[in-house]
Amino acid sequence: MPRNHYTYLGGHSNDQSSKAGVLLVNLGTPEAPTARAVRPYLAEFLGDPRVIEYPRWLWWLILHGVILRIRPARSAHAYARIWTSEGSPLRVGSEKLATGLQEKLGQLCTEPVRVALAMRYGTPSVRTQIEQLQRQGVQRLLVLPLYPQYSATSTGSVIDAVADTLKQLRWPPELRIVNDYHNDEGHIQALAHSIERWWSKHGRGEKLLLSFHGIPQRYVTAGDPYFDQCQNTAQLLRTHLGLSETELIVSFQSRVGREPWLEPYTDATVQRLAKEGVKRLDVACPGFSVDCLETLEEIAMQNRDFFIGAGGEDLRYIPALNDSPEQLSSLAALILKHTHGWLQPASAAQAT
Ligand SMILES: C=CC1=C(C)c2cc3[nH]c(cc4nc(cc5[nH]c(cc1n2)c(C)c5CCC(=O)O)C(CCC(=O)O)=C4C)c(C)c3C=C
Ligand SMILES: [Fe+2]
Ligand SMILES: [Fe+2]
Repeated sequence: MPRNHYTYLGGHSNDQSSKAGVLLVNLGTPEAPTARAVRPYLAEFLGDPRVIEYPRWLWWLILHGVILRIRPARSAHAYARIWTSEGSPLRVGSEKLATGLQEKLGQLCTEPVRVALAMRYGTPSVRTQIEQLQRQGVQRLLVLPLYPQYSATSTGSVIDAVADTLKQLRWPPELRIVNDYHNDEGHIQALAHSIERWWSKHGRGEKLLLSFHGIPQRYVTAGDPYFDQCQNTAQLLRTHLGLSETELIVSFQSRVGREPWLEPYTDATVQRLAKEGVKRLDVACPGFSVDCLETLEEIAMQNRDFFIGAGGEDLRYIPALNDSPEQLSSLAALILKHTHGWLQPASAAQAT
């Protein structure tokens, strides 16, 4: 598109009652659990310079010459193990979360607020969804990446996609972005309550492992705050659940490639714990707002097998917050906090 050619989508009004919109953004997922559908998804994801910080031409050769020939079939096999009749758990869960939040905000606010869901990779894209919101009259936009901890590889990349979209618009909406909510009190309480609720149903294991998605150590050395934010979330959960550093342990999963990623690795940790005599291990993944391949397959299936193979009796995966009442309340509160001045809470409207 030529530099001086901007898109005008209309929908703006010049009165004071400009509409607010919330764009939830999750990672994205393939269209089907097949190598054919996984390949373009991986090509877009792993072609993102925020995700792989490597000399471009060298990475392009490795990605197209090696990785995209091997990994799609392997990933498709993993996706097939968790695929549901409704589709990919990440997509289904994220859509339910968006619907739930739309309803919840409708109860909490008098003015209409539109909630939309975009995927960073695949569809619906950040661009389509922002354009759609603008057509619906949204002049004030809150972007909420569904990643509690900030990483340049996840949240940073969402910010890129938002910026790329806005710079094409003739009249971009007023913009706010939630960078992270790793230490948000409501979010920590939601996590603590949901873990306690799960324990009251299933009993407690001997230890609680929090497994976060890993990133290369190199990125943290370069200034990515992700590691510290994961440790902060874990420490706040220790306080809320009354657990010590040996009772609540942190590890990092999903390593790709050969360079060192954040440690300790989840697979090595569950095996170590089993060898040390832990029989019942509980695992939660607070870095994932919605259950997906990385939790349902990698933790609840693969790492469960590793744990049992190393002498453990059972590894029990505690589900993500998904569209639980705890998640809906805490995210709605977070949205209200970040849209202050934009929305009028229902109670305040009644009072006037
Ligand atoms: C190779 C680099 C990767 C980095 C860096 C990375 C960071 C990162 N990822 C998430 C969240 C998710 N990742 C998911 C899948 C997934 N991640 C990578 C690679 C990196 N992630 C790959 C190749 C895949 C695809 C599956 C596979 O082939 O193994 C998912 C699940 C998607 C789904 O469809 O269910 C999520 C969610 C975060 C939060 C993060 C940085 C902190
Ligand atoms: Fe607290
Ligand atoms: Fe990932």
